[in-house]
Amino acid sequence: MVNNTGSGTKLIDVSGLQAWYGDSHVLHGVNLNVSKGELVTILGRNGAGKTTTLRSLIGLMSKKRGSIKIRGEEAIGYSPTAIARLGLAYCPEERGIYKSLSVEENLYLPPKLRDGGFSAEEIFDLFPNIRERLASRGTNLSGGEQQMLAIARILRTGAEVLLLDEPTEGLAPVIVKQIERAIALLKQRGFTIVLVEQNHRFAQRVADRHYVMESGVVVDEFDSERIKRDWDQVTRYLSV
Ligand SMILES: Nc1ncnc2c1ncn2[C@@H]1O[C@H](COP(=O)(O)OP(=O)(O)OP(=O)(O)O)[C@@H](O)[C@H]1O
Repeated sequence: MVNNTGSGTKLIDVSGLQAWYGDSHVLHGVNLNVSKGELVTILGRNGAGKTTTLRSLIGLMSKKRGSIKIRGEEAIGYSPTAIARLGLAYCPEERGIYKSLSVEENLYLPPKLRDGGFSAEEIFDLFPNIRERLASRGTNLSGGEQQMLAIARILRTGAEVLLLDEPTEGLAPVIVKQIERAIALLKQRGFTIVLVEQNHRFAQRVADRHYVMESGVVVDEFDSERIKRDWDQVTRYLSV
């Protein structure tokens, strides 16, 4: 099991996090931390607890224990709204695009919670496809367009910390490249990003650090040098 290392106040500092769905105990003491401006991935096989960790961070798991500090402030008991006001936003694996609404309506649906959110122009610079598709219904979007819209939508709210759950899932390589470019630009702009990924090649290309989860705990941590050296170990962790 990995313990928190490093010094100073982390933007996110999770220790001993446990979580349950009803009576089902799925997180058994997760330890991880993320510094401001870092891009960290959480890797692991299906069912390891990656999504549940993101859901806990954003206040969506009602039954949990342990500590989730955000900029040093204990937030384990905070509501999703209180967490959003601290600048965290979650982009779920299923993307959550309303199919009966237009792209424009989807984009402007979430309220702005903090200053500094992206303007429409900044969003269109990042994802030019969205400008072209503003009047289209959610039903008419490709998977890649839905993913771009899902990320764009949270950028408007003023979030500084993006929790992205499998943004490349089911997308063609050319679209994965577009998502990769957008994520790299967001990192350059100073966003802090926590990325859950099954596509570990993609994760390796974009991230500063990687946590590996198994059975509800973090079992290993790789920096960008170690992941290149120890690729066989990563593959062993993730192979079924
Ligand atoms: N709504 C739910 N109710 C009950 N159990 C759940 C629920 N969602 C997930 N689980 C269980 O919790 C455990 C962790 O699931 P989680 O979705 O966090 O894993 P994951 O690592 O994100 O995997 P995946 O890539 O499959 O989403 C799994 O055993 C899963 O079956």
